[in-house]
Amino acid sequence: MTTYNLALIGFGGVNRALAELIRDEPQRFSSLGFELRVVAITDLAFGSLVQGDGIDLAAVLAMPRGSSFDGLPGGSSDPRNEEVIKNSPADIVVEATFTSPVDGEPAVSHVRWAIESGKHVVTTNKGPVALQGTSLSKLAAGNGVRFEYEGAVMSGTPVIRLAHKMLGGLELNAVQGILNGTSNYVLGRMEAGLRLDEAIAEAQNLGYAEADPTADIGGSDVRLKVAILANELLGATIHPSDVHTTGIQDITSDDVAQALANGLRWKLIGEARRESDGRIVASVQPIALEADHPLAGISGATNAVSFTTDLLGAVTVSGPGAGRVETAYALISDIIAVDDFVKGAVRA
Ligand SMILES: NC(=O)c1ccc[n+]([C@@H]2O[C@H](COP(=O)([O-])OP(=O)(O)OC[C@H]3O[C@@H](n4cnc5c(N)ncnc54)[C@H](O)[C@@H]3O)[C@@H](O)[C@H]2O)c1
Ligand SMILES: N[C@@H](CCO)C(=O)O
Repeated sequence: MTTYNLALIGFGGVNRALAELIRDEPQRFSSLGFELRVVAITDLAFGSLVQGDGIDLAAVLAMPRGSSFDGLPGGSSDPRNEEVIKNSPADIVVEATFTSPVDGEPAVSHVRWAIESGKHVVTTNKGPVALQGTSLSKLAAGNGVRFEYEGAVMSGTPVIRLAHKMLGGLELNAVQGILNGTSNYVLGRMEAGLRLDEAIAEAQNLGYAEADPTADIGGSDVRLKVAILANELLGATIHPSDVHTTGIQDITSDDVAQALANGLRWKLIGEARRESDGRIVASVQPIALEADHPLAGISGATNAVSFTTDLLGAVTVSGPGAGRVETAYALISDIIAVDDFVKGAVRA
């Protein structure tokens, strides 16, 4: 059985959920033909920990936030990301630190250090993918390793790989969808009578929101996802700043109630479309949808994306768009892709 050594960069909601699955459900991985061993963890709150024989996950998961890895063998109170990424005995670096919608840092550097030291990278962080995806993928190919990021769009719901693998023979001309779990959850809770701030607090407790939830509410999270989908699936070369973006911050409880009374539902819609002259235009904006619109019924943290194709018309995928365990699954699907690459396998 192959064993992959993992370095977890960021030990927040998503990477902790992955660590819990590795601790509690080893059979899930052995049935896939490999086992996972965590040999390094870094986090701003805890510092860094490197133990080549495998970290005792039950012990570190039991450590309260505010405690430090300092004092443990291989532990330090500093995150020491660069040293850990470059020098730990990891095969796969699992990047799940904060997303920066501005320059993608420090995650871009984390990914680059990993690739340049011959390690595969799996990440749920949208920043490096939206802002440096093409150059990092090229760097990975040149170094003979994989850079996988299924969780950057729609959490664990397969979108990027599914479109590449299953829609490959089609011409894709547009993608449109609900691509942020927090804002969709918040709009639904406002329909139920909560204030915007109360609904955001609930989404934070449920692990849906970004560390700074203005990214969810102001639309910059969806802007990154639209740029990723446009570049990956429509062959565009757009920067997130090319995506005209309006969030839901100005939608009031009255707007929501008024819309409901008129049979409409406010949704934050991200879209990228190929124009007849070949240009890709992309936007993020709140739209009050008619109740019979296919996206009007997408509720809670569920997301949906509709691909406009030449031979099939609209093909729509929906599923969880946020959540700790749901996003940890995206990392598992990326690790499966790494395993396929390492073994030269094509999984059915
Ligand atoms: N939670 C979700 O539903 C979800 C879904 C898809 C994608 N994502 C993305 O996955 C990533 C992780 O999400 P999360 O929910 O676990 O976030 P989180 O805020 O719970 O955890 C992030 C962790 O990273 C640590 N961190 C931040 N900067 C660091 C640095 N420079 N070095 C070391 N540690 C650092 C923080 O201390 C924190 O513990 C984010 O980029 C997020 O956008 C999250
Ligand atoms: N904060 C994001 C996480 C998934 O990218 C959301 O709510 O959709």
